[in-house]
Amino acid sequence: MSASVTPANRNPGFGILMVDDEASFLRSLSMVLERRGGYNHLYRCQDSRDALAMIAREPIGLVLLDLTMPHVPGEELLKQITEQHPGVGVIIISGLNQVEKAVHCIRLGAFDYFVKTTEEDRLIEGVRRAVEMQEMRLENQAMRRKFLTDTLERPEVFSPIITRDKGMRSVFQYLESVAPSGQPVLVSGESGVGKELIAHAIHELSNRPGRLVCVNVAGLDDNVFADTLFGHSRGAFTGADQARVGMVEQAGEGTLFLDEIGDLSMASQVKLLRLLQEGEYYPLGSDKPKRIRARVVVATHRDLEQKQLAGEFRKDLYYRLRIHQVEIPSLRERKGDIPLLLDHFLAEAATELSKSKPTVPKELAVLLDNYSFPGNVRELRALAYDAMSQHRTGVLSMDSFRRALDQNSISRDVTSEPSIAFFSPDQPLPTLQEMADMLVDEAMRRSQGNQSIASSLLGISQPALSKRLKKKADDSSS
Ligand SMILES: Nc1ncnc2c1ncn2[C@@H]1O[C@H](COP(=O)(O)OP(=O)(O)OP(=O)(O)O)[C@@H](O)[C@H]1O
Repeated sequence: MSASVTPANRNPGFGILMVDDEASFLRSLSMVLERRGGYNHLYRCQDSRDALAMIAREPIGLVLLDLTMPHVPGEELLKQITEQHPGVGVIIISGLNQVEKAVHCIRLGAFDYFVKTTEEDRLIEGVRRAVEMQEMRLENQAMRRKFLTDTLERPEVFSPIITRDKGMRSVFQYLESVAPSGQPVLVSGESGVGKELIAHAIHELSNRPGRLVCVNVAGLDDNVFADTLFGHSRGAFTGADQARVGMVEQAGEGTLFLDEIGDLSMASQVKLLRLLQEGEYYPLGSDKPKRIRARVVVATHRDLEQKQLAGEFRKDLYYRLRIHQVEIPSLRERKGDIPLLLDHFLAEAATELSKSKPTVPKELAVLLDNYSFPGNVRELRALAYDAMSQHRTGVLSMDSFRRALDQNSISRDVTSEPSIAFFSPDQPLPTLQEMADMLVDEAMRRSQGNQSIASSLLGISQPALSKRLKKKADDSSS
């Protein structure tokens, strides 16, 4: 392995061992894997008797194995590898006249085979497939280990993400498992759930030497997309007085985070697919290809599967992106996080505004617990900052929360579809009075008996609610 390859920039995370008695073939195979595949975590073995010891010593995950070798022939070595190292994948590289034997090797457990004269494209595609399978297998193993022990190896990486939710913890465990892989990660979830924070965590976990470069691709037309990502050479178009490096190059060996990927135009989707598949791109106006060294992380609040089925998102790109996928739960699916986040944002806002942290009324937790937070954590953060900007001393006023939540409930009512089937067509309708009583009961239950909050939920004043409750109590006692 070359000295410039460090644990952080190894690609793939496990080693690829090439075993062949011909030094010249080992050299040319290494070159193809490096130049065409972008792989740098390579080991060569020219004496088949040393292969098993190398597999035991080095972190080998995939072996490219010649069939015809002195000492231990390839077929024999394959048997020993599958027996002693069942987790290591093997691809057979055979001569033209050995296809039958190569097929037999597949039955013995080899992943695939290629004849030595196979054109480079097919060979690289086969190795890529094997690498992806192997990465997924290793990640599954790591996931299983983590779930069984319920541990995080690097909890400090997640410290900016305030949560005590089990689902979020599983997301963190999953991210730790996929962090060493060079494959893309698709982060999905509603707007404001913290997808960008997750992208930062993925970058930190990966230990990659380069930067994290974030690009919001929503609304970029195809030319701007290509220019932003790939850069241009001087004179590439009118006004291009200077060459400019694109975001892909700025990310170096780090992470390129493409946000709002669900809004990418069809033309730009083709460019992104080519970048991920070939690992190569051309700056505008240049005919010299460059290689991407960064890992790609993408995020979207849209349902990509749905978009793909509707023909608005390329299927091949979708499959390429979702090799590793995490869904960040919405805030209403992890309501236990609301008090924690509120406390965090109030403290943050207090520091920023040079105020002392207020006492939070108990009713506020109940009020927020009953709200659906369409804007998720971003919305809660904005509410906390707004309340703090108006706060003077002592107990935090709930007014700004009430106002914002009422406002949101109204706009939600206006825009939402009146499609929910509340009533079964074969049942008699309840009377208005019965319905009103049911609503009042539900609001009182949700507000844990707090009339001020229940009245907000019902959209009536507190005295009006109080009057209704009194009447209800009188009716039932008479
Ligand atoms: N768990 C969390 N802990 C602390 N802050 C959070 C958390 N989740 C989100 N935030 C904060 O909420 C705001 C929105 O988060 P972020 O931009 O990561 O959301 P997003 O999912 O990427 O949104 P969009 O889809 O609109 O791009 C940011 O200020 C972020 O710091």
